Amino acid sequence: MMAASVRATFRLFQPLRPVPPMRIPLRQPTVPGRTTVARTMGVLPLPFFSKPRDFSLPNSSWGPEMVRLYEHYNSQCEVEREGGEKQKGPWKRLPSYNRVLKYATGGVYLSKLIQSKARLFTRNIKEPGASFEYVLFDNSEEQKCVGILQAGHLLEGPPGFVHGGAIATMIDTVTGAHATLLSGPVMTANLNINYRSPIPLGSTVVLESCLDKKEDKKTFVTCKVTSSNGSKLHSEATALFVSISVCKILDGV
Ligand SMILES: CCCCCCCCCC(=O)SCCNC(=O)CCNC(=O)[C@H](O)C(C)(C)COP(=O)(O)OP(=O)(O)OC[C@H]1O[C@@H](n2cnc3c(N)ncnc32)[C@H](O)[C@@H]1OP(=O)(O)O
Repeated sequence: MMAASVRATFRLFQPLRPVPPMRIPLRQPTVPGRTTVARTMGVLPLPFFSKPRDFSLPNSSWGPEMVRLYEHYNSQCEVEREGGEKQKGPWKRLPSYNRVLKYATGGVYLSKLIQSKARLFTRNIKEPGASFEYVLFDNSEEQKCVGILQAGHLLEGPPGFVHGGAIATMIDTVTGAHATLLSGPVMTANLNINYRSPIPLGSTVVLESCLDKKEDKKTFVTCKVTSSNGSKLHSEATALFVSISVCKILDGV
C-alpha cells in the first residue's frame, strides 16, 4: 500500500493534491477510559490535511515578465471552442508543493520516510520572490516541458548574477519533472551544462526541456535556458535520467 502511494507521486503530479481525512485501522484494542495516542490517531489530526500551498501560482513578487509568460502558457491549458465550450488545451500547469511525500501519502508514512522538517530544496525559502519563483508547464503531445523562473536575490553567484548551482538546480528540476512525466520514477544520472551567458539576478528566464530519446531504463532530455523573450541563450544542457523502482526510493536507494 505504501509503495502504491508513493508510485502515485509520479503519476502526472495529480496525486499531489491532499487526500481527504481517512480513518486508520487500529490493530491494538484501545483501553477503555484511557485517551491513548492510538485512539487519538484513529482520525488523523486536521493539520495533516490542511490545503497545501501551491507554489506555482502567481504571487505579489512576480514581475511583469513572469506574469506575462505565466499567462501565455496558462491561457493554453484550457481552450474555448466555438459555442463557448471549454476543453483541455495543449499545455498543463504542474502544481508544486514544498513537501512531496506528505501530500502523496496523506502524511501517514511521512515520519517513516523522511524527517518531518524536510522541504523541497527549491521551495524552502518562505519570503516570496527571494529565491526560486517558478512554474512548470507540460505539453505531452510535443513531449516538451517549460519552466518559467524568476531568480531572486538569494540566488546570487557572481555579483549581480545567478549562481551556477542555482541554474543547475533549475535545469535538474525542469528536466527531472519532465523525465518523470515521460518515464515514471527516475533519478538524475548525468547532467551536463554549458553556461553561455550569465543570468542577471532578478530576471525571468525560460527553461525548455525536450525529449531526446528513450532507451530501456534511460531517458535522455535536452534543456535550453533563454531570456524571457527568447533572444539570448543563457545555458544549454543534456541530462540522462535512469528509471528506478519505487521500492528503491522507499529503501532509501
Ligand atoms: C515528482 C518530483 C519531481 C521532482 C523533480 C526534481 C528532479 C530532481 C532529480 C534529482 O536531483 S535525483 C538526485 C541526484 N541523483 C542521484 O542522486 C542519483 C545517484 N545515482 C543512482 O542512484 C544510480 O547510479 C542510478 C539510479 C542513476 C543508476 O543506477 P541503476 O543501478 O538503476 O542503473 P544501472 O546500473 O542498472 O544502469 C542502467 C543504465 O543506465 C546507465 N547509467 C547509469 N548511470 C549512468 C551515468 N551516471 N552515466 C551514464 N550512464 C549511466 C548504465 O550504463 C545502464 O545503461 P545500459 O542499460 O545501456 O547498460
